[in-house]
Amino acid sequence: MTTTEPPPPAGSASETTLRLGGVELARGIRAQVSSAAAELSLAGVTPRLAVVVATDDESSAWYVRSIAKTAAKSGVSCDIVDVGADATAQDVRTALEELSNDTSVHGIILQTPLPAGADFEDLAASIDPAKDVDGANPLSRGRLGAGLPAFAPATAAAVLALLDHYEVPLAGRTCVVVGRSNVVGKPAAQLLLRRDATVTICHRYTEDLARYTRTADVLVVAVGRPGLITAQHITEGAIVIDVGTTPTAEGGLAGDVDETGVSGLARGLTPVPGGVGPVTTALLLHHTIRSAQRHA
Ligand SMILES: NC(=O)C1=CN([C@@H]2O[C@H](COP(=O)(O)OP(=O)(O)OC[C@H]3O[C@@H](n4cnc5c(N)ncnc54)[C@H](OP(=O)(O)O)[C@@H]3O)[C@@H](O)[C@H]2O)C=CC1
Ligand SMILES: Nc1nc(=O)c2c([nH]1)NC[C@@H]1CN(c3ccc(C(=O)N[C@@H](CCC(=O)O)C(=O)O)cc3)C=[N+]21
Repeated sequence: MTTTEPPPPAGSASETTLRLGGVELARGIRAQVSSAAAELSLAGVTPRLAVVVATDDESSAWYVRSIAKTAAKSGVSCDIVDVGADATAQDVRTALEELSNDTSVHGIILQTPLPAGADFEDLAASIDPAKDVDGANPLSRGRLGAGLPAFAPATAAAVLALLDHYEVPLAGRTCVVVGRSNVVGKPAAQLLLRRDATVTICHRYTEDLARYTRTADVLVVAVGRPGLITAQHITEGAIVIDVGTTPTAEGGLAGDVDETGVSGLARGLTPVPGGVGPVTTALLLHHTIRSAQRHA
C-alpha cells in the first residue's frame, strides 16, 4: 500500500468537479452585516445574539467559536450562555425565557445536542419567535412549512444561499436530501420544495439509499457520517451539498461525502470545511441584524 495518493493525471475527469466554496459568499454576507450593524449602532442599537449551550459536543463547540469570532468582527455583540452539559430542561428553559424577556437581546440560538431529558422542540417553544434567528420554535417551523415569513434555520438557509450563489436551477429539478433533522434536513427539504424542486427525503430507515440519491440533480447530505456518500451514490453531473461536519482525530472537520470518490463524477461539491459552515454562521448573524432592525 502506498502512503501517498498519486495526483490525478492532467486532463482527468476530476478537473470537472467544481469546488462550491462558501468562504467568498460568507464574506459578502458578513460585509452586509457589518455595515448594517454600524448603521444600527448610529441609531443607538447594538445588535445582540445569545447562544445557549448545554453540551460538550465538539461539533457544537466549533460552531459556537465560529459564531463568537465572526460576531466580534462584524459588530454584533455575542453572549455565550453556557448552562453546562449537566443542565436540566428547566435550567435551559429559564435561560431561554430570560433572554426572550431581555429587550437588549435580538437573537437567540439553542445549540444541539441537549442533555438527556431535555427535548429540543419543547424547549425551543420558549424562544420568542421574533428573536428565533435559527428558526427553532415550532411556530417558526410551521410558518416556514406553510410558506409564511419566518426565519429559516441558518444551515438550511445556507444550503439555498450556496445553490443560488452558484446559480443552480431548482424549479423542476430532482433534489434528494439525506437526513431529516428539524435543524437541517427537514427545513432544507421545505425550502427546496418552496423553490419548486421535486424533493425526496432519506433517513436511517431508507432502504437502498443509493437508489434514491442516484436520482438527484441536487443532493444535500446532512447526516454526520464521514464517507457515507461515495461515487456509487451519485449520478454524473450532480450538484452535491455536504452539510456534515464531524470533528476528526487530527483536529479537523470531515463531511459526509467521500470527496475523492465523487470527484470527476459530480458537477459541483461543497468542501468541508469552507463550504456550508461559514455561510451558516454569516446567515445567523444576518438574521440577528434583521431582528435588530425590526426592533429599532
Ligand atoms: N455546516 C453546518 O452549518 C452544519 C453542520 N451540521 C452537521 O450536519 C450533520 C447533521 O446534523 P443534524 O441534522 O443536526 O444531525 P442529526 O443527528 O440530528 O440528524 C442526522 C440525520 O441523518 C440520518 N441518518 C443517520 N444515519 C443515516 C444513514 N446511514 N443513512 C441515511 N440517513 C442517516 C438520521 O436519520 P433518522 O432521523 O432516521 O435517525 C437523521 O435524520 C452533522 O454532522 C452536523 O454536525 C449541522 C448543522 C449545521
Ligand atoms: N441549534 C443548532 N443549530 C445548528 O446549526 C447547529 C447546532 N445546533 N449544533 C451543532 C451543529 C454544527 N454546526 C456547525 C456550523 C458551522 C460550522 C462551521 O462554520 N464550520 C467551518 C469551520 C469553523 C471554523 O473554522 O471555526 C467550516 O465548515 O468551514 C461547523 C458546525 C451547526 N450546528
